[in-house]
Amino acid sequence: MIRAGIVGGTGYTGVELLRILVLHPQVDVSVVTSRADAGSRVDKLYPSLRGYCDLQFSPPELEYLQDCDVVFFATPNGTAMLMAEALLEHGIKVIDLSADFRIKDPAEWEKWYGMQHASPELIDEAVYGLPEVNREQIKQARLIACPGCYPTAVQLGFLPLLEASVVDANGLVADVKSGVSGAGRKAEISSLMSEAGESFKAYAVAGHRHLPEIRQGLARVAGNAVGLTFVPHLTPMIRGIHATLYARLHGRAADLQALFEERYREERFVDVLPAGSHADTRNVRGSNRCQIAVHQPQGGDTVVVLSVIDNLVKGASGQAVQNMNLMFGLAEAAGLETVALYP
Ligand SMILES: NC(=O)C1=CN([C@@H]2O[C@H](COP(=O)(O)OP(=O)(O)OC[C@H]3O[C@@H](n4cnc5c(N)ncnc54)[C@H](OP(=O)(O)O)[C@@H]3O)[C@@H](O)[C@H]2O)C=CC1
Ligand SMILES: CC(=O)N[C@@H](CCC(=O)OP(=O)(O)O)C(=O)O
Repeated sequence: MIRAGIVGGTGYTGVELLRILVLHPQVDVSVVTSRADAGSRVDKLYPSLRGYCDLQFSPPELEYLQDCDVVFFATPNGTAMLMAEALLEHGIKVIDLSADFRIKDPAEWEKWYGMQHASPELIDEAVYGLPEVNREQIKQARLIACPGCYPTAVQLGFLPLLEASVVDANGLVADVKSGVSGAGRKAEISSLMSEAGESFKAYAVAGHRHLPEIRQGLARVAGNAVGLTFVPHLTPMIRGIHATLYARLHGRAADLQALFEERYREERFVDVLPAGSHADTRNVRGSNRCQIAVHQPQGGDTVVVLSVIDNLVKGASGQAVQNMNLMFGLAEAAGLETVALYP
């Protein structure tokens, strides 16, 4: 059995990792950390885990984690970069759900994240954990930088168009909506039901920290820098990301439906919907799937892609487990086979 540790087990992505890993046939969760709840039982805070997890929360310190085979960081940005090196030195693989190792240029990372990087020497080694792009590198990796939730939905939606060079990569638009769990479990006025409920708004139009991450990923597949306008929105739902993506076709379009179906034919966790469909976040809630629909309205030169994920699963913890499966040579879908909750 693989011994897994979770740093940050009381947050939304931490408890989602627990939900998946306690049922994973090849994993034994051996440590879950929290500073605030150290010493109390995990199933006291999360009674849904009664009978599945007998652990108490431990402090997030090396002495508690050193017998793990893999450690997940479900912590705020700026945490994993302080502990990753020590864990790697102990032969422990690290899967970071935060943004610490996602951006390859440390100066760019420091600009967007407003802090000094504590382990810049590890950035090169970190593999960006989007299996649909980097599967072979992930299999060899010791350190994974899991993509952000917005970047996962946006990159999977644009990928087939950029790989096939059928759109103008300078004029990409990503209009993306997130549920409130994307902001995490910490108390914040903007996440209160009375603030976010019955309302809908864009934010960070001038520049969101996922912009450089998405640009970096798309530039890799396009082979050149891309021009991207990315506008995130907050919607009054709990889970889910809905990305509406726009791009201008170069000339007469190929069969876009066939292009997407072919690109994702072998991908267990990307589902291209039948032509004319409208992707709906409820159909991926609780599952590790990205569902995609591709449209060319009125046969014009604009392609519209609809891409939906559950931010806590394919956008975070499910994708992290998909990466772990690849790193340990397990079946890629182990522990992840589940159908979305409906309604
Ligand atoms: N929510 C989402 O949809 C997504 C989140 N992410 C990323 O995943 C990470 C976790 O997000 P989320 O679960 O929402 O966050 P939460 O705020 O819900 O949880 C954060 C967790 O980290 C622990 N923690 C906080 N500070 C530290 C620290 N300095 N050292 C050790 N542990 C700490 C907290 O427990 P305690 O304070 O008790 O130690 C808590 O368990 C973030 O980097 C986020 O950006 C990525 C994709 C999607
Ligand atoms: C709705 C909401 O607030 N979303 C968060 C992003 C989600 C997230 O957790 O960021 P990472 O994927 O980089 O870890 C935000 O905009 O700050």
